[in-house]
Amino acid sequence: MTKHLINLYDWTADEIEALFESADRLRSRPKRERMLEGRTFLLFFPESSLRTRLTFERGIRELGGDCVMFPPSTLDKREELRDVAGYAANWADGLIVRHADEPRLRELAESSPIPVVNAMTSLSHPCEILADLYALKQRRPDYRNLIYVYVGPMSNIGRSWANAAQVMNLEFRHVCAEGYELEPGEAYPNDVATLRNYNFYTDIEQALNGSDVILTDSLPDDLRTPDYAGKYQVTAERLRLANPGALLNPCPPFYRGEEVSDDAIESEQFVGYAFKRYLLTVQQAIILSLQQTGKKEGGAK
Ligand SMILES: NC(=O)NCCC[C@H](N)C(=O)O
Repeated sequence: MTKHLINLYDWTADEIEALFESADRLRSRPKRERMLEGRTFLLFFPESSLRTRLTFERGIRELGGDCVMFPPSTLDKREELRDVAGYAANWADGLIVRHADEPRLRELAESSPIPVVNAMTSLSHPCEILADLYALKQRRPDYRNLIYVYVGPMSNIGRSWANAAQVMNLEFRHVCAEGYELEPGEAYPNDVATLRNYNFYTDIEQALNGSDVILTDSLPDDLRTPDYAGKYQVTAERLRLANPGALLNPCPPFYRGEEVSDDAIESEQFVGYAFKRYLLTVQQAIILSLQQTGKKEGGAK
């Protein structure tokens, strides 16, 4: 059966650990083999996309594969997605898609004979969080026993961290103003009440106290206010409440003076740039793992 990466909750902890082993193997080979020789990937990204697109494109080419670029609107035509995928499978080996509409991406995956990778929707961003977890594992082999705090209103990044917390059994704290709790079913198909590891806080000091990994995402317009910053901006002073060695990993693009202060970014706890170093390798590992499981068996009909 063709396997896809649409949301982290479709994968098991064992599959994620196996993915990390595959990333280790890739990094241990100074000269990458041309493991994707003869394979072509269709990449659907907006013009303005930077990091994810660059790392997918370079990662595929580094392994000998080819990429063809399309804007995401290519998937918004009247043609049914199963037909788009059915034809594409004649000439392509995978679809890597950034598209706001996650249900539509899932619909594409359900009928696609070739693997589909979610390169960000408005609900989730699994590749980014897998790369961050892998980076974290390099520094903290005990990464599954740490306390994670996501500061801010829920976003695709926040939800994917909540998904990762479920799948990997991580202790996950979410802090924001009242009313910003995860909604039932928003981050996981089951009711939020059944989320094993989700705890909502309104007091940032309390949430940061004793934590190990601090996460943020850029803020929506209505929260770019002095009032929000006063209550929830991650500052160097607030970071001192976290455990010694705690790491600050704001999701790019981050904005100093909004969700994070300048002194927090300048602090030794900031690991943002370093963490993204592994994005390319982890995305290569994702593609390779899906190529192994899926294939247009017997060709398209
Ligand atoms: N590096 C990235 O791929 N950036 C993620 C941006 C997340 C942000 N919440 C967004 O939806 O634009």
